[in-house]
Amino acid sequence: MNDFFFLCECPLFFCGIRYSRTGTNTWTDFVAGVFGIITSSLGRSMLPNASRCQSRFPRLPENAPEHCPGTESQEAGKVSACAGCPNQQICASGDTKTVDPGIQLVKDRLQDVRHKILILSGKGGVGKSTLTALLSRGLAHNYNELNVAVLDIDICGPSQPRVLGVNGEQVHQSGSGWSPVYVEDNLSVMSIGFLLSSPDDAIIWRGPKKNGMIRQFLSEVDWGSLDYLLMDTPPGTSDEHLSAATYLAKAGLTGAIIVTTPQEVALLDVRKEIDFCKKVNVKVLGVIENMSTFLCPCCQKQSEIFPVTTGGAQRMCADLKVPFLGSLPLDPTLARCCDEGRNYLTEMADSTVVKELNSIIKNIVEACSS
Ligand SMILES: Nc1ncnc2c1ncn2[C@@H]1O[C@H](COP(=O)(O)OP(=O)(O)OP(=O)(O)O)[C@@H](O)[C@H]1O
Repeated sequence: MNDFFFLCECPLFFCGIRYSRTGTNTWTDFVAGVFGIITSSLGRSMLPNASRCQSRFPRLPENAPEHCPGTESQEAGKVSACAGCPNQQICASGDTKTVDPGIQLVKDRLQDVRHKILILSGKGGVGKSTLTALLSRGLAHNYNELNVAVLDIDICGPSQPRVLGVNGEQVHQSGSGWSPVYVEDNLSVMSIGFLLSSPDDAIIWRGPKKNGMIRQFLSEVDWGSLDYLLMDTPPGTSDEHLSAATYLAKAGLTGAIIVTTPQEVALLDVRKEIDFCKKVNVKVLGVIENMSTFLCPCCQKQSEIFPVTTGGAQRMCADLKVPFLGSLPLDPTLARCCDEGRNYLTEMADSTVVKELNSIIKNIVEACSS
């Protein structure tokens, strides 16, 4: 019965399309078109299991990249949309029944990590690395019973070793994996920056190699037991994000924090970032607006630098129904501290930036436990 409807619905449905697309229609085209559309809907509605029809078309994995040809397609793993997808090699080999063993390795390795958080931004240079470092230092300082770590998966532009003041340190490998570098007793960091012979070395890698590195970072670093793992990512939604979201899906990704400036040009890309999170099932813990105002180091007066033409991040969060975590001013002393790897939180403990930062940290802790 179902096969009967499937066989008759296809040609008739296409007759209908032909009728609606051509300008020179005859009455037979019209009748065939109407009949085709009715039969098509009737056939589908009478199927006891509508998903049977679906199974005739290529199936898409849950975290499929845009334009994924589907795991059962002849093109699987071979088209440009597959570049950088963690499943590319498996799809190209034709063995789509095998799940990437890295997913289980990541799950096992991170089972003692309570909260795994991606730090994202639509645009580059909005302060994502600065905030990753500040938040990790703040969490480790304000809650000194907690263990905090930073994983720098901004593979082509790793900046955590410098910002956290551990540039030039070496990572060591032991039987239980790579040991991260310790910034404080309860704050550690791992970055590809530690593996480069010179900080000026350029990393020019295609998607699959970046994917391999992220898999190694997620499955081979011996973090011990952690309360918070903050992952600094490159800007946008590229290979690194897709790999991280795929590998962390089974390990239990807590969510993502998105960093932006108040400018509409940055907010536009944040909307795309939020859409990316929805598509790959990553919870948005909230948005932080950085460089909201300029904090004069002489008189401490705050003034607006970036034009807030559309109401800034707070308004965007209300529109998109995502939490707004808070905002930080632009402070030249903060930029200097980050460049020199100094701890701004202890050096400027009474500053407006630290007060605002502490409120953001409180909101993040609440968002993670809700
Ligand atoms: N609130 C702030 N006050 C002063 N300077 C800041 C602030 N936030 C970030 N900066 C400075 O802005 C520059 C860019 O910041 P950062 O490297 O953190 O951006 P990013 O979004 O991680 O960039 P990329 O996308 O290239 O990785 C750095 O020099 C940093 O010190």
